[in-house]
Amino acid sequence: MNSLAPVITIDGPSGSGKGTVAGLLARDLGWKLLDSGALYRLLAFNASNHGVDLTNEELLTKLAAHLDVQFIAAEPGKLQQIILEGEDVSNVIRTETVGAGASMVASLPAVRDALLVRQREFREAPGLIADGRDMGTVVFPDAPLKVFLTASAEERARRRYLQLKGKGEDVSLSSLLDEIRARDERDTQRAVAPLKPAVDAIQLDSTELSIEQVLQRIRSEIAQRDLL
Ligand SMILES: Nc1ncnc2c1ncn2[C@@H]1O[C@H](COP(=O)(O)OP(=O)(O)O)[C@@H](O)[C@H]1O
Ligand SMILES: Nc1ccn([C@H]2C[C@H](O)[C@@H](COP(=O)(O)OP(=O)(O)O)O2)c(=O)n1
Repeated sequence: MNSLAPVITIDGPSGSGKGTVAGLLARDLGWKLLDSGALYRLLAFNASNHGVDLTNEELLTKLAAHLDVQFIAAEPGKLQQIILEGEDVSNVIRTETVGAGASMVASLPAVRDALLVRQREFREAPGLIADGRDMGTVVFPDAPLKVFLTASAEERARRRYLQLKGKGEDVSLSSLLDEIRARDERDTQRAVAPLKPAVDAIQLDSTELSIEQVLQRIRSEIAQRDLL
């Protein structure tokens, strides 16, 4: 780990565009990428496969400490690959069911502790783009640029609907909106590392912005700092 490598954090609720924007920025800058939500998704997915209840803090913490996972950097135009216990799970962990499970295990303090060091190990030269819920508040509080990306719940549900439909999944817009609201509630109300903007975060509402416009805003924030 290089503790001096700069970090750009992108936090925000489900469907605000964090993952997309983080992936594109990491590719453009040639920086490392931490999709922290994937770690919570992997844990929920792995626990379900091993028959571990998603409220069993002790067992989940052990699983979290021993997650056998590899992140393989994206080739141009592709998403990064996520390998769990030797199997490519990049797609299967993206369902709303796994997302809801991730949000449940993420509310357990010992689980978050077990994943903290692992997340900080992603910090490497020349820099890291980290997306999640507590990247700017807890994991990388010294990050020189913190973005809090939001959008209305309706717009986020619409985006998720189009995304999942595009993958051929049979989804309903109204249940996605319900699920997004339930996840927002759990993620913002939990006692440990709740979803909230860091005091020094730039807040960006992407409801009316295209992905390119969001990227432009972030690039201009990067240009105002001595990060590259
Ligand atoms: N500003 C935007 N305008 C329109 N669609 C967007 C925007 N940002 C992201 N999307 C789309 O919304 C979906 C969810 O984005 P994603 O990056 O997965 O969000 P998050 O990581 O915050 O959950 C993706 O299909 C993505 O292409
Ligand atoms: N840093 C993080 C990242 C995710 N989580 C939890 C809370 C989220 O609802 C789930 C899933 O996160 P993920 O970023 O993959 O989900 P979305 O793509 O935003 O729908 O994990 C967290 O508590 N802390």
